Amino acid sequence: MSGIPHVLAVAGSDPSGGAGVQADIKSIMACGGYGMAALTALTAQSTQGVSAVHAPPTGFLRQQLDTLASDVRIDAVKIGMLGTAAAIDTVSAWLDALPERPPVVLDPVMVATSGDRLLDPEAERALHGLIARADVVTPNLPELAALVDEPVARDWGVALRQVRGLAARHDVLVLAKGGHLDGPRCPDALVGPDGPIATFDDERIPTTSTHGTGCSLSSALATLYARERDWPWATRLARAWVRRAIEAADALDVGRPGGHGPLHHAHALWSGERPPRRSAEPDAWWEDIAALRRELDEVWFVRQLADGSLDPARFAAYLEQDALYLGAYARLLERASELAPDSAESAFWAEAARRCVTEELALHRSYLAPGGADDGSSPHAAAPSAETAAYLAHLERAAQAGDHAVLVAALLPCFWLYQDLGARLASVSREGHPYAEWLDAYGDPGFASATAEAIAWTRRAARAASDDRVARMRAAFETSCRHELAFFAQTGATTP
Ligand SMILES: Nc1ncnc2c1ncn2[C@@H]1O[C@H](COP(=O)(O)OP(=O)(O)O)[C@@H](O)[C@H]1O
Ligand SMILES: Cc1ncc(COP(=O)(O)O)c(N)n1
Repeated sequence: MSGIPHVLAVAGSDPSGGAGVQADIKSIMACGGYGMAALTALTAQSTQGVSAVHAPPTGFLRQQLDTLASDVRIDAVKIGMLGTAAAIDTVSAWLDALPERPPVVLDPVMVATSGDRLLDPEAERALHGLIARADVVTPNLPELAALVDEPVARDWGVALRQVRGLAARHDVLVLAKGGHLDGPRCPDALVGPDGPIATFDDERIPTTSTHGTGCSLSSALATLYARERDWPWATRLARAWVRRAIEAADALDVGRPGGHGPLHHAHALWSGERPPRRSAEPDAWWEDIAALRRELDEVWFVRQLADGSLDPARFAAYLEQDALYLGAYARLLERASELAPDSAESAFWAEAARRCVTEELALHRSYLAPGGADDGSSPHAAAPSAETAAYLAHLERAAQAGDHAVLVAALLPCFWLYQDLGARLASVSREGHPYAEWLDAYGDPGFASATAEAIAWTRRAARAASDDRVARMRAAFETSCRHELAFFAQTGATTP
């Protein structure tokens, strides 16, 4: 599918705008889709609860669906409240009649957050027929319990077992949601018949504004799957988006105290972000350079550095080049600080530049001139190697273009690849290891948190950037990664 996905919500109306098709349309739009809705039921509802449900005849539901499908391309379907067994059977029959079935996300709505029933008890059995036609089912814990005919899971292990049973029974993916657990965590897991294919574990957000979380998540998931064609990534993006909409929810101030307020569906958009995209996630860039990272682990220099067998002269040759590199890198971090869009980010890159000089370069000096006076003089006499010069030229070009987002993406690998290597080498025995101090510096928790922050600022820039700009960020990131690899590899290729 190219362009804007057309996403159909088959669900009930919530006049308060927090759940049902109102939440679906808002979520679909915020996630980059064109939203449509066929109504299964009308509710009289507020943040305090549901006072009445009115269901139109199922023949009319079928007519809505047929009229729409005869005209509009449907790239994904989200199914929410159905209300009765007759509505479930109507939707199942419509799906079966389609010449080609689009991806289907089924949120098996049974009970509202307020505790009110939204599905006839006798319809629960009929739901199994529809589950078998879905690609992903997203029950909350009470709905899951009803579907597997067991008590509601109170711990996550039990929930995962129940979910796997449901996934195996219908050969579908099931998104287990931890919103109804007690405790400080809010885990979710996307589970197939063979077990979890993606797991998530985040802190619970302290708020009662959770009316419509399930509706919003499932619509976001359908939309993002239509764009990305990858369930684990669509889930990841949808969850991250929903979480931020929950975090910002209380600002909407909808409804009297004591109820459940809605999520802030427009929060990310109003903060200047584009709809969620895998391409704009640094974690996706990192995933996509997995082969390069494996190659880096195999570099002779890295292996000998890890086991301590590296010839000191070769280590010194590496440090000489690295000291040259770091001097220039610190100036480029300062440039990122100048270009940063606000003072918090500017302060981060300025501090990173300072630490680069005072900590990393100082460490190099201590190796190159052990016991020598740290008089600030250059620890190296060497000229830049071809590899060092090429890497720096790439970074300089990014800086000269004056595009903050592209520059930070280019600067990121020098944090991330070192931090990743440092964390993995943290388990190496330090007993008499000649390079222990070097290993410690990059395995240090302070360096890990600086790296996490550098990733977060880059992510913020990417999420706000146009597709073209994201492509330039990603290219700058990947090119820097290739230069990192060449940089590590160079010392093995030359005789010190
Ligand atoms: N307080 C919260 N903090 C963070 N995430 C939450 C919170 N409540 C629900 N979620 C998330 O919202 C989504 C919907 O979950 P849940 O509330 O279990 O479903 P439902 O709305 O269908 O009852 C899940 O991704 C869940 O982890
Ligand atoms: C029309 C309609 N559909 C679904 C829900 C479930 O909402 P929640 O996500 O809060 O469980 C609802 N309250 N109203």
